[in-house]
Amino acid sequence: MTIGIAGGGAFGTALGVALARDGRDVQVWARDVAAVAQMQANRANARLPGVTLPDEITISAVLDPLFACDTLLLAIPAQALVPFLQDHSARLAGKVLVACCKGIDLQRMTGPASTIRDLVPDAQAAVLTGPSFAADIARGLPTALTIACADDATGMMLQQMLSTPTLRLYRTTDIIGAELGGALKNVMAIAAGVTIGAGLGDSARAALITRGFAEMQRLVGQLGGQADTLRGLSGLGDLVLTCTSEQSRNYRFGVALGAGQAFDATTTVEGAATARALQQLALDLGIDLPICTVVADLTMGRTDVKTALHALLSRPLKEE
Ligand SMILES: NC(=O)C1=CN([C@@H]2O[C@H](COP(=O)(O)OP(=O)(O)OC[C@H]3O[C@@H](n4cnc5c(N)ncnc54)[C@H](OP(=O)(O)O)[C@@H]3O)[C@@H](O)[C@H]2O)C=CC1
Ligand SMILES: O=C(CO)COP(=O)(O)O
Repeated sequence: MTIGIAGGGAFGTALGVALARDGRDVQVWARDVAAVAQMQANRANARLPGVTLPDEITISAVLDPLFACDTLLLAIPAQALVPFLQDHSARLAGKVLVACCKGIDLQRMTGPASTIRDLVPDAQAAVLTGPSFAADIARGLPTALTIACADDATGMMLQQMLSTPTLRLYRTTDIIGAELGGALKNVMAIAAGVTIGAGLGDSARAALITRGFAEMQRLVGQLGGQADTLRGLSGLGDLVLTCTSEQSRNYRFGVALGAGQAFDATTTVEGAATARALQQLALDLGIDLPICTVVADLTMGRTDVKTALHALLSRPLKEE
């Protein structure tokens, strides 16, 4: 059975490499014809320097081979998921669709699995999330992820299909907790980066991560996710990784923001749009999400670091 991967960026390619190295046939689709030709010719992806693509990976800019697969990993950015699903809903019906992106859609205010369920109701939706940098996966470094699927039998099938000796999948049926953990940790990583970029120190970052986790718990509880899920790989695990590593694009974006420096606009930074979605969701639901709100305002240029910091530090003192 061939595993289909939509998206030839860092993560889609890294997953393909790990699976192919363990003997699976992998079909990658990427939209950029020139980039696909280059990947085919060089057996490499510029977004994963130093990694050779195994022979078991086939890459194409044509969609037909992708849609011939029964299980598809959707490794395109969160804001690209809706148009992709809308454009291809008929050909995606009946398939197992594993969202590999981390974010909340700005228009629909839904996480990736909920978006799949809404737009392709005949598909089985799952989420692959948790602490993992594409470069680490592609290098074969040990990595543990969460596979979330409401149908546990499908979840078990995916757990077997997508685990390798170095890529270890844990399973949950709490798809809401898993997708929200992945989306929210990117926003917190931007905020953690801001604290460091602005020179506020490691203690401030630790406080930020902890209060960010409290914010994550509040929202996940309200939206029907489980606290246990958030304490696992998809929540705490990914929060810690992304808020403390220079490998994270969200964190590096935050550092640049805090230091008042420019950042490459072509880099995928999921937390920026997700912060805006969460700011709106907080208003709609009447939930207090102060860090998400500040990150949304900062990334939109509606406030500066000094004012944002003051807004967070001048909140009423309360019990932890
Ligand atoms: N990189 C990582 O370490 C990890 C990433 N993730 C998640 O994976 C998702 C993808 O990230 P990543 O692969 O790193 O990002 P990249 O920027 O490396 O790649 C994104 C890929 O998506 C494609 N793409 C963008 N927009 C569209 C669209 N509208 N239709 C079709 N394809 C599109 C890009 O194509 P093009 O080049 O033509 O723009 C590119 O192939 C994100 O949600 C991220 O949070 C999760 C865990 C780890
Ligand atoms: O999700 C990731 C690690 O788990 C990757 O984080 P960035 O998108 O911030 O690079």
